[in-house]
Amino acid sequence: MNLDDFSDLIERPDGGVRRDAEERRERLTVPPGALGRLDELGEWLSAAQQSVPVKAVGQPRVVLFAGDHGVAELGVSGRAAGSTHELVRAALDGASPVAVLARRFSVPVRIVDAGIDCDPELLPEPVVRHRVRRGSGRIDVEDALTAEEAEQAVRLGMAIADEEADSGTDLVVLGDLSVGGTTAAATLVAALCGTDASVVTGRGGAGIDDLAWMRKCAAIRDALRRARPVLGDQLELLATVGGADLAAMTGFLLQSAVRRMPVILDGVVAAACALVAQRAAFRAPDWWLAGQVSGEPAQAKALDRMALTPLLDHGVTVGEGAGALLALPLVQAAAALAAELPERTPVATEDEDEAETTAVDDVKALDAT
Ligand SMILES: O=C(O)c1ccc[n+]([C@@H]2O[C@H](COP(=O)([O-])O)[C@@H](O)[C@H]2O)c1
Ligand SMILES: Cc1cc2nc[nH]c2cc1C
Repeated sequence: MNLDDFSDLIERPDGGVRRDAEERRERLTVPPGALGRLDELGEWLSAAQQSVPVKAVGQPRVVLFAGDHGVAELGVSGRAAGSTHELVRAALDGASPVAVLARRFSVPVRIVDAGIDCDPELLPEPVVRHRVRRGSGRIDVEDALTAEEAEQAVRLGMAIADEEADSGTDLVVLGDLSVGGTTAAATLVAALCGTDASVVTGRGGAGIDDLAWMRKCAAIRDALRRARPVLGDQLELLATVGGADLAAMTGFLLQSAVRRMPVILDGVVAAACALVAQRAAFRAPDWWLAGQVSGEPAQAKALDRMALTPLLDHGVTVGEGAGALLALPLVQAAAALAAELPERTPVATEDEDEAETTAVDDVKALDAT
């Protein structure tokens, strides 16, 4: 398997449709620019859907990839190593931010165990069914995955994307549940951007003190040394310093773009996977939105490289898809405005070619009668 093969399979959102959407926007009675970024959001969605007017986002879904990371044993996370199953449990029980928001917005949440380190009996079968391995390797000293596991994980993500697209999901909010995951994600971003560990090291999920930050920075520095020789091969990179959940998420992102299914990216893990996917298929980021600023410096770096501007910045640093889910109503609002605002009414004039008049002309026409 070579991720570069996706390059030929991923198309751009339809440029012609986008121009049609822009022209429709010009015919609305709302002044140009008065809807700010919601205009371009609606036009982007139109192009992704190949539809003017844009269709409502009616079947969105939260997809969370879950896995543990061996590197968490070093004390680089505010959570205990191997405790991802607790995050999963809280989400399933409706007791975490993403679960509360999903309930409020009536969006189903799908959790996919790619590499959680727990007894599979602890979690429901539909969640653990896809597990590639139990926890990913300690990336500062060993590979996260074997080559076979990396391929299996990517194929898992692709299969989930196909399942979603086939069942009519029209937009995915993509997040992670991954203790130690921000360390792996930061390593991928630093490796692909050629930057130093200190530039990408953040405070992660549960917030870490200065000593833990230094341990995290050192772990990323060591993992980066292991990443450099395999930079040319994205699958090998994921096996060396990624993890089962990150490889699955990368496969998910690539196949979602193949299937023309738009995705809102949540935090640094989704952003890092998106960057890996971009290296394989440069058109892929055209299918994604950045939901929000997650607070991790590596996220900002990755999004900047892909020219994606986060929709929101409210200091929500909890991860697990919650930040991106907050942006969903904004996307739905943009779609509703683009679809439902009326166009200026054409007024019959002597010259039928100029039947479409401006709002000002409408008023003049009324005055004249
Ligand atoms: O993605 C982010 O930027 C992000 C920021 C803060 C927290 N998180 C969440 O925290 C977990 C990973 O954090 P850590 O410190 O264990 O690497 C994982 O479950 C993420 O969803 C993620
Ligand atoms: C305008 C626009 C351009 C994009 N490119 C990739 N995702 C995008 C999302 C929007 C909204």
